[in-house]
Amino acid sequence: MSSTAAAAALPARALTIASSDSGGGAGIQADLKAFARCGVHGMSVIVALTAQNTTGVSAIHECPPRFVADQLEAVLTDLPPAAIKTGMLLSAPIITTVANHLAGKGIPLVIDPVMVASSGSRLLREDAVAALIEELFPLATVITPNLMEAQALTGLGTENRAEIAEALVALGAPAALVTGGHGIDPIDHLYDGRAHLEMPVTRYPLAATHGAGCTHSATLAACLARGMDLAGAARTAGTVASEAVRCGLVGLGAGDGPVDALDVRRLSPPTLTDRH
Ligand SMILES: Nc1ncnc2c1ncn2[C@@H]1O[C@H](COP(=O)(O)OP(=O)(O)OP(=O)(O)O)[C@@H](O)[C@H]1O
Ligand SMILES: Cc1ncc(COP(=O)(O)O)c(N)n1
Repeated sequence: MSSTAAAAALPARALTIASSDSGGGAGIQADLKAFARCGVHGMSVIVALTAQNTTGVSAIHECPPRFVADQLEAVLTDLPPAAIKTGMLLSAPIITTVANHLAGKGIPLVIDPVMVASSGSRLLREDAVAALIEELFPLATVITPNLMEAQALTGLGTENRAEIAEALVALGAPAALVTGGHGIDPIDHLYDGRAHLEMPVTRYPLAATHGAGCTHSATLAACLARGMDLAGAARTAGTVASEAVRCGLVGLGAGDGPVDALDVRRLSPPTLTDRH
């Protein structure tokens, strides 16, 4: 195959800028699984490490912002991604570093404003919320908070996702998708500043939702990287996240089990032959 033909066959590239979950359920680990599920090459800029399992987060180690910048430069100069997602960003200095590197690049950007883990730990410092809104939201293609994050960001107590999504867009994000895992209505709600789109999702009553939001936002970025429009990418993200819960690993640890976008129970190592 000529090098041009080989290059044409290469997968789209997507980047996650987020934090590690040592338990493999959420964060970078969930994002890379979702990227693989969608057939894109996944890259990762890790901004913090969590000591975490299915029962909670016991410690957080922040990367120096200079090292976050080094990772961003390494990826952006050699492997420019076709889309990016951000997840747990932890601190204002990290957010500023990320914003400085993404400003003016015009790369589709999905921001999952991860604030609190489903197990209860704070994953975005209180004093970093303003930086997230002021520095990163204007660079986004879409932001994807869950219902509680959307309420915290807007100060609204309602469960009316249309009203909250409009308030999020008023905060400076071009589009907002309030996800449907919590609250009464199992609906992912997208508002792009002009039109509202309600996407019903199948909610499974399973104790394996750890990483559902990460899987959702990573899938959305992967679909944008593959050239889908925002509404199509959002629908696919809801479907992949819901399926990842259906395939979730209930009972893997003592707490809420991880979702599984790759349905690893279907997979096994290839059989070795004499030649190997
Ligand atoms: N029990 C469930 N069954 C099926 N799909 C689910 C379930 N829980 C969450 N999802 C899907 O996963 C996606 C993310 O959902 P959710 O609103 O729960 O976010 P989260 O995991 O709390 O996210 P975040 O990363 O923003 O903190 C949504 O599309 C949602 O419908
Ligand atoms: C590193 C990291 N990133 C994101 C989440 C949120 O995921 P969840 O809401 O399922 O706990 C998490 N717990 N850990």
